[in-house]
Amino acid sequence: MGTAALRTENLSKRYGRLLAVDDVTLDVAPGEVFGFLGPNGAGKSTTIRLLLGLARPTSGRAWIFDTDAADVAAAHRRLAYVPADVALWPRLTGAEVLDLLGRIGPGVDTAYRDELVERFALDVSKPARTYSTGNRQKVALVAAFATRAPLLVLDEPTSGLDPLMELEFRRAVGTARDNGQTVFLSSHQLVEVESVCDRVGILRAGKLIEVATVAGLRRLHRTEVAATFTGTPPDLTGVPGVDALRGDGVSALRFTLNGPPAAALRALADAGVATIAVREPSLEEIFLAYYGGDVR
Ligand SMILES: Nc1ncnc2c1ncn2[C@@H]1O[C@H](COP(=O)(O)OP(=O)(O)OP(=O)(O)O)[C@@H](O)[C@H]1O
Repeated sequence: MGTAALRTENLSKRYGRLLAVDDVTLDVAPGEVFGFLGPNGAGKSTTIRLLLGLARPTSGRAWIFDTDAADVAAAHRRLAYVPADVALWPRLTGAEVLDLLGRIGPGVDTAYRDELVERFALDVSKPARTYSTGNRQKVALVAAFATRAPLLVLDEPTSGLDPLMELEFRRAVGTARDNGQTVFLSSHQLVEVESVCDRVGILRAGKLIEVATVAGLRRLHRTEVAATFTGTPPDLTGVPGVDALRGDGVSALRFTLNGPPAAALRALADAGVATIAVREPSLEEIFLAYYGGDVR
């Protein structure tokens, strides 16, 4: 295996009695789009701050490609970062901010930057102090996507964007992927994560409790089945993998299915199934199953 674009090894950060990041070991491959999920306070931003050298780990290490994250000057030559709360220089215009960010970063594709300014409908002639939260976020995103940085680290990148701009964001992530750039993004927007990420990591109370592809996550979880029958629905009690059975008492049955479906399908076929609908859980349902309303 080659060098990971981003790597942590037993990374921990303690704030007093609180272990904000707890022994996180993670590899993100070059070219991957990785989603970092977790409820408020799970430790996503702290992990990102450790990766960026903005905070020092209590223990463990982090690397950006082959550079120790603590070597900030070297590590930041390979990355562009969009923080959750974008602060800009208030007196500079959007265009001046983009110019400045371009000059301190690892090189800019100015034609693509101009295209992104159009697509994100940014008026770059105005001073940054007049920008809304969403517009400040757009400036930072345009600056990051226009760089040639091999790694883009985006903390809650679409929290201030409207749905149209979210679509532009997804397009820009797709272009970054096509260019071979690695994208590491933290998010609460599960639909977005589902649509752009190759893999996701799920953080809970500072611990990385799952790392999987979105499809893999779904496989780990129950499938919802709804069936109707020409006659009386069968009794599927005790059929391997079948759970949470509920019927309408007439001709329909719903249940969840875990593991191989053969036994349940055989039972349905034998009972004269008329229609069958199989639904995979959404990332939101999976997410709720992990947290069950619990935050930290
Ligand atoms: N500088 C700090 N001093 C003390 N505690 C901190 C500090 N920074 C973060 N924390 C705590 O660490 C925990 C993790 O916070 P963090 O901001 O990393 O979570 P998050 O997953 O990014 O949450 P959100 O989705 O709300 O942004 C929280 O309980 C937070 O209060």
